[in-house]
Amino acid sequence: MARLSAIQLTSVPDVEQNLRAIEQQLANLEPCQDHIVVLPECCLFFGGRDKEQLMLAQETYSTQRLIRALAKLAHTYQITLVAGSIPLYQQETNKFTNSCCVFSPSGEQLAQYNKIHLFDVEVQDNEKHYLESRFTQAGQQLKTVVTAGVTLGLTICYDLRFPELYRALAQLGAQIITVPSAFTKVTGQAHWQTLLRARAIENQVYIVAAGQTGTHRNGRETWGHSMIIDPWGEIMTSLESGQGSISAEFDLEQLAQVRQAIPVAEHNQFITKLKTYE
Ligand SMILES: O=C(O)CNC(=O)[C@H](CS)NC(=O)CCC(=O)C(=O)O
Repeated sequence: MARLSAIQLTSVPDVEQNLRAIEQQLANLEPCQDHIVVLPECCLFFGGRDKEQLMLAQETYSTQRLIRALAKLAHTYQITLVAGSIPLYQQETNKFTNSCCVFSPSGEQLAQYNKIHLFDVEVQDNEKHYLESRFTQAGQQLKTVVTAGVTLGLTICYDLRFPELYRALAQLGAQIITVPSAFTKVTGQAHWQTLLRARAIENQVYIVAAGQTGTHRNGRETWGHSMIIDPWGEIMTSLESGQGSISAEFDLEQLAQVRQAIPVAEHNQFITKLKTYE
């Protein structure tokens, strides 16, 4: 049975430093079979100016380097690595996609999910206006990936507020939904845990949420509180603040029991067809 881990980071605008921080956390994890490890959103570059992220993405060489470095970590530590997100340049729009890349234990890239919902909102914090769409291009495709004997559904951060996406991933067979994030401290305090538990309960899936935490180079504060939640909505483990990792076991029997006892997928009268995505 698979083991699930989430790594919590205070990432900086320096790829090498972030890689070292990630490797340090991976080295601390107990080696095991079928290990799925989730990193936060923007795990290789965060807390600088948005423009710097675009510049990083524009260098073909650096994009290849980012992907190779993540693939190598998956291979070295023999894990499925759900590499939170990195910026991937898109020539047509001169923007990047905020992309979650998944690597197998043999270092092969299994999937890429581009964040669908962009964070263009007002928040009562130092930053006040978030305009992710300024340099980011929205994704348009749902992504599930089969690895370590389970089906993962991929989402990123602000996607968490859109239950339809989670429902669609569950309909596509997701048993675990990953939520790499950089939630703001203000909105995280108000909504993070409630939204995560709701998505787990209503879709009867495991949720693995890995967050950025603390104060970043540009003064931005993120909420942390990484957590792994079971299909009953129970928080199995969580990490309030600071860098570190949490782990829990995926239990297929519990998943089946919850789904059998309360068969919401069968009872649902409002299932929408997923034709546009198939
Ligand atoms: O821009 C970057 O550098 C990386 N991307 C992020 O930090 C993104 C977009 S600004 N953050 C979120 O989606 C927070 C969502 C959130 O906090 C909420 O839904 O309340």
